Amino acid sequence: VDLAVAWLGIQMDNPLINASGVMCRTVEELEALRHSAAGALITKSCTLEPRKGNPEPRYASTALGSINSMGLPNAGYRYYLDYARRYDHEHDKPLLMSVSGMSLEDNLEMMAAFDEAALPVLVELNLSCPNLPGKPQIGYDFEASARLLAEVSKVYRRPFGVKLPPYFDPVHFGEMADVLDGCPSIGFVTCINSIGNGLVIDLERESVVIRPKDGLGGIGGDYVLPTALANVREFARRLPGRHVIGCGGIRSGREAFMHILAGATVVQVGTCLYEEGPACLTRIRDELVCLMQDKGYRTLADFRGCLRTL
Ligand SMILES: O=C(O)c1[nH]c(=O)[nH]c(=O)c1I
Repeated sequence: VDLAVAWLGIQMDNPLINASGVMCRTVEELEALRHSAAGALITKSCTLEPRKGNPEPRYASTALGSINSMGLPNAGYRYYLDYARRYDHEHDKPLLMSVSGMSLEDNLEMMAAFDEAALPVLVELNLSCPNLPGKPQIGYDFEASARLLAEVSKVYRRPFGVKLPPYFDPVHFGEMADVLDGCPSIGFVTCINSIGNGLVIDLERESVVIRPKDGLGGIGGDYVLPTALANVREFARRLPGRHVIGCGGIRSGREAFMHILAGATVVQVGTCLYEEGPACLTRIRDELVCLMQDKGYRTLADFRGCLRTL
């Protein structure tokens, strides 16, 4: 079995990446990922200036996944750009960078800086942070998304990707696909970010489990797998020339296989990585190999996007 994937000019020896935000905020965390079984790594979404993020507790795990309202805590884009400048891109696994500016101007300033740096990284522009009090998710505003992508394409002259929120209506899949179709710079879309503004209740304490936003937070884990698979399949269908990165509900080789069957080129692991640590990437990779062997597939291309309908 061969797990190798080549896409948008990068080579990965397996299709597993951490989900942005998980185990990737500090150099120490990024180095642990670099030494893990991950086929590539992505940095925490960054803003123009460092941010402390929301008050704690701001993450909680549940039997079926997680809820988080981190509030974009990060060391500021210069920190991650510095890590990327020192990174051994030629010999090491690919590095992706997530950008999530607090305003159009901030996004343009950061993207111009990344363009200037001209590093062989892939940028994932986050259109879907659900946890900034008072700020809507750009990805749910189709005009604002189109404007942002048009402006970014002027200052960042290479292919980049976007991190999308989950959509729940075929009309919205179509509207966002039209926006992305109209932006030739988009080389990939990552589906999905957490399902925004869920509420987890602790029955014993009769209380919410995270402090920000009176307990509202992005939901990840088993809860989101069907929604993630639907978004992967619908955007892969609608954007044939672009790559889809599958994210949401992956905790074993089985869900990784499902995401690729639905059309994902590669996949990201979030909640499971947060809960289990980087060893889960070795486990998931090996489980995927076994599943492919059992099914008689040699490469990911043998089954990618081949989900049967009835
Ligand atoms: O609260 C966060 O930092 C956060 N949390 C998420 O679940 N998704 C995101 O894109 C972000 I930027």
